[in-house]
Parts: sequence; C-alpha cells; structure tokens
Amino acid sequence: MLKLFQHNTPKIHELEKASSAIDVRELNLWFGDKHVLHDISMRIPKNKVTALIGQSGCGKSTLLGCFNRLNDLYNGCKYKGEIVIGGKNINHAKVNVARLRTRVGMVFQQPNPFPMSIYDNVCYGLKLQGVNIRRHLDDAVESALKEAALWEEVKDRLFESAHLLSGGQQQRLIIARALALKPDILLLDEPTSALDPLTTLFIEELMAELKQRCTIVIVTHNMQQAARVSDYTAFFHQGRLIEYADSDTLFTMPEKKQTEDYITGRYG
Ligand SMILES: Nc1ncnc2c1ncn2[C@@H]1O[C@H](COP(=O)(O)OP(=O)(O)OP(=O)(O)O)[C@@H](O)[C@H]1O
Repeated sequence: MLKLFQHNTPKIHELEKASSAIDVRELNLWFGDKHVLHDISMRIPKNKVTALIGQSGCGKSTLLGCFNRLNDLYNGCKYKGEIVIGGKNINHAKVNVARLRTRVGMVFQQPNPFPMSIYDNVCYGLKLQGVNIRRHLDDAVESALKEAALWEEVKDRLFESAHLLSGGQQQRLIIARALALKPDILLLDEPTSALDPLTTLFIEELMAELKQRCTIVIVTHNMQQAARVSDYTAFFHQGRLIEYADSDTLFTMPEKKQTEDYITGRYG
C-alpha cells in the first residue's frame, strides 16, 4: 500500500468520546421518496483526516453535506437523527446555519473562486461577518494564504483576478478562503479530482499540515489517496455504512467482503 505519511493512528474503538469532532447518531436522509442515507452512526475524530469512500451514488457527498446543512438547499430533502458538533445537535431547527458554515468549511471538486481579486476572495467571508479594519483583513489574508501554502506564490499579486491562477493555485485559494474563517472542520469533496498528479500531491501534503489545526473529512474516489492521506476511512454502499476503521486496517485487513471487493477494484 502506498503511504506518504506516518499515521500512528489509534484503532477506532480506542478513541475517547471526547475526541470526536462530529458525532453522527442514527442519521437517515431522504430526497423526496428516495431514502439515500440509512441509519448512519459514526464518530469522526478531532484533528484527524477521515475519508469517505464507496461507489458513485452511495451517498458520500450527501453525508458530507449533512455536516454543514448543505442539503437544506434542496427542496424535498428531509432527515432524521442527530449530528453533534461542538456539543450541539446541528440538525436542530434553531441552529444558526450561517454560523455553522463558518465553523464547518467546505471545498468542492472544481475550484470556484469568485470573480474578484485573490485578496478579496480570501477575506470575502470575514467582510460578510463585518470585519472591515484593513490591518485585520491584511493579517487574516496573509495567515490564511500561508496556511494554504499559497502565500509565496501570490504575495506580489494579491490584487490580481483570482481567475488568473492555475487550477491547483485556485484550489489552494479556496482552501485559504475557508481557513480565513478559522473553521474547526474542513469538508473536502473530491478536492483533487480536477488537478494534475503533482498538484494533487501538494494538496495532500497540505492536508497533513492542516489537520494539526482542524478536523478534515474528505470524499475521494481515489483509493491510493484515501490510504495516503487519511487516518480513518469509512466505506459506504447504497447509503449504508459498511465498515469504518483506521485506514491501515481498512486497506490491509478489511473485515467485510464487500469492503475488500471495493478496495481491490472488484466492483465500483
Ligand atoms: N439534490 C438531490 N436531489 C435528489 N437526489 C439527489 C440529490 N443529491 C443526490 N441525490 C441522490 O442521492 C444519492 C447519493 O448521491 P451522492 O451525490 O451523495 O453520492 P456520492 O456517493 O457522493 O456519488 P459520487 O461519488 O458520484 O459523487 C444518489 O442516488 C443521487 O442521485
């Protein structure tokens, strides 16, 4: 198995409850009549990278979107069950969803910078929050771009359009935009599938750095990537959680035949 990073990861059952960043309890989700997620219960550990894997359509992105209530945007979506983040059930009707989304940032497959400068992209969320002191914005932009390993490449062109950056730079800019809000959790939905192999490695190394300061949940179709970057991996099939373990165990000694068939490419 290809490994970039040393994981040194405790087995899933050894994790203390206190170390969970996200605690999913009996989550079910429907789009209209279609039952998409079935009785999902799992604890996602703090300051680790957790990968969600499984065949196309098994519900990975939908589950990821549950962690910042993204599915609320779709008519006909309903869900039952709890998702506890920071001690609160985020599925509760009274949760402030805008605030939740600043604590739980999200990065999609296609980099989607706003049509504005690099600087304005990074501080967009902060300005929405009412931060308008120039020195504070400058500091936040510099620090987020440094965390996203982009500062050295853009420090002399902060006021150029973000659309002039390469695909890999744009994806790091989107990560910087999320980091500027100091999220506790970063959700990455196939963040490298539109990028070349070298840029992909660069972003993977960045994840290893970022988990020091926030919890990362990544959806990926790339088994090597999941094995390289994640501490824990959850395998889904048709909306059900089939197996969840530390990545070393899941990729070398899966318990379930279905998991083995998937990771060895026998289906999916
Ligand atoms: N907004 C929506 N409205 C209706 N059905 C949806 C919606 N979003 C997703 N679905 C359905 O829910 C199921 C799970 O989709 P989801 O995108 O979560 O799967 P996935 O595992 O992330 O797939 P992929 O790997 O192809 O991205 C699919 O059957 C999909 O068609």
